[in-house]
Amino acid sequence: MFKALLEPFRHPKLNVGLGDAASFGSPRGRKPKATAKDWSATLRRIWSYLAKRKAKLVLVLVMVLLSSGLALLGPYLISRAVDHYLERDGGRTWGIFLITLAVVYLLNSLTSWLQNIWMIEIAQETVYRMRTDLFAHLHRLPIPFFNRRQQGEIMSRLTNDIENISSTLNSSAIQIFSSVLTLLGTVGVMLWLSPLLTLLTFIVVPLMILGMRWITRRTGPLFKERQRNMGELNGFIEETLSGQRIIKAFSQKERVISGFRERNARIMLSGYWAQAISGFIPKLMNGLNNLSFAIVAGVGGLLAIRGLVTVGVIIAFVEYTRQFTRPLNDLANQWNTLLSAIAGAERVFEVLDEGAEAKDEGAAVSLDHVEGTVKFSGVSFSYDGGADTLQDISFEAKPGEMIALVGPTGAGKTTLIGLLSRFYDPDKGSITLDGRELSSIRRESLRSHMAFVLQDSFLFKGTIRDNIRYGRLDASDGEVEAAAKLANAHSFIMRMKGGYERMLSVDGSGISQGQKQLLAIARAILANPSMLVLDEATSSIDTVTEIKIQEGLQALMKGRTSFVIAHRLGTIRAADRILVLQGGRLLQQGSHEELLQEGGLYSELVRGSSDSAAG
Ligand SMILES: Nc1ncnc2c1ncn2[C@@H]1O[C@H](COP(=O)(O)OP(=O)(O)OP(=O)(O)O)[C@@H](O)[C@H]1O
Repeated sequence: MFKALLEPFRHPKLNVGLGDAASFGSPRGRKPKATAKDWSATLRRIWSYLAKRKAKLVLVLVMVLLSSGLALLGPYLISRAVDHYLERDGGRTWGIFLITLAVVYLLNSLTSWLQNIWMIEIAQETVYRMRTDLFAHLHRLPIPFFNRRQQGEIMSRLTNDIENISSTLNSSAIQIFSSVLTLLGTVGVMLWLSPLLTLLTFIVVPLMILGMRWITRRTGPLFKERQRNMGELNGFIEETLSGQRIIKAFSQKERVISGFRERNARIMLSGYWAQAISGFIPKLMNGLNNLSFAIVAGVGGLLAIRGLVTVGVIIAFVEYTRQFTRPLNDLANQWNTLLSAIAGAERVFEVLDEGAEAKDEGAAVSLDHVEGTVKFSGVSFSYDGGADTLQDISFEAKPGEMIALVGPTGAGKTTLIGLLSRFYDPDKGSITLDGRELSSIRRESLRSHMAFVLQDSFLFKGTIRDNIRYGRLDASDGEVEAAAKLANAHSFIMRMKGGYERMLSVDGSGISQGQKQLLAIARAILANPSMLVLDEATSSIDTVTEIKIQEGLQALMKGRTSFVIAHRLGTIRAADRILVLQGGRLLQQGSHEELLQEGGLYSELVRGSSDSAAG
């Protein structure tokens, strides 16, 4: 029936175990493999986090030892009571026995409780450190990493995967350890009491081990795949939520929902198979447990009749047989959680292993002051080592100059800015700032002297004041307002309910595109950088706002070396130099008049834009 239920979602590639999901390290569709080597490496890394709380861990271990020991003592005491107190001493010391047994079980509960809360403390701290490391590392990763991945997929590692590790460390890890201990202890006591009965109990062990192995070999990759599917689904959700407007505008709702259904079905299938197969473990254990129970009871009874074992030993054995299979059962139950935690940890470590943005050179310096002379000499760059995206680019920008970048779409304007900001490094040639190679300047220092006003200026959830202050966190309220006035943003802010204290929702929805730009300009003015990058807005903004933005930009650019990615040629006539790019090559450079006289692509673009304006 379940199969029938899934049928509508089945995709030709949708065979469980043959993941079609996008993955980090592996190409789409590669079968996930979990080898013992991967696992031990992952466990070692988890251990490196746990080891930071060694002292507490030792305490936990002591508690585990005590509680396991006490758990073993119970049946032994009962056996002694049956054989000794009841048979030989006629029950006179029955009261003492009862009190001893009560103390043993009470202590057992106390030590279990202590081990539990201390382990939770260690687990929460460990997960806190992992999450912080992951987040901090994400912020050190180079831009190409983010170019290749969906945000939601990355988010999933910070949330789902870490959560899986957390729940395992909270309870399963210690339970597994305690189960192993109880198991070994039980076997030891059983051997001591009666090697023959122990051997009989063990008849089922090879079957248990074989069964467990068979099952976990199948479930390991499935759990890994489920985590990956979950990550993919999160990526899809994030993408479709942020692209809501486009989805609605192009009436793609049905397609998106069916895309979601397909991914969701993949999670359902991998989750179903992982749980269904691993859910068989406890059943198998139970069945085999009952079998060994029957063997011990039957054969033990025969042995007792012949006087080879006492009744007390048989009672203890029946209890130990249960105690022996209980940790095995627990192990089997915890196995699922452990498997999904290992799968989660692997995905967390995968990101942690991603190379961070190349470290600054050892001798790299921080700059206190920047004049703003930027020089590109014979710069070439390609994104993937293939054809050059930028080819042999040379130009110079003097302090305070406005440099406009023009050219058809895909010409390489954004890439050039990416090199200037050191999101990428050139393959050939050199870029200098005030005569210093960019690579010899610390990235953070370089970027602290730059400000960006982009087409889609990002605003955070917070007040308007906080959003402007993002440019310089120690700016006073007066400085924030002065920057807003220079940017021409003050008057619209004051007209809004709440003024500077008005809360903006996520990404500034609730204010217009033009107003967003004015806030971004105010933010950049407050940052007071020596260099500016402006990506001129292409979206249609009303003329009044556009004039305001232009005035704000003029105020912002004054005295700063500015790079303007210009989409409307009318606004760059005032540029000191215009760089005309096409297909990654710098075709022309000069002032508006010089370029017009020269003819070529620039005059064609100007003619084209005035034609379209006329049209
Ligand atoms: N992350 C990337 N990985 C690979 N190729 C890229 C990447 N970003 C851009 N490109 C390619 O590099 C070329 C230049 O792109 P770039 O974004 O610099 O152009 P642009 O002039 O800014 O275009 P537009 O005016 O449309 O913004 C294009 O062919 C583009 O497809």
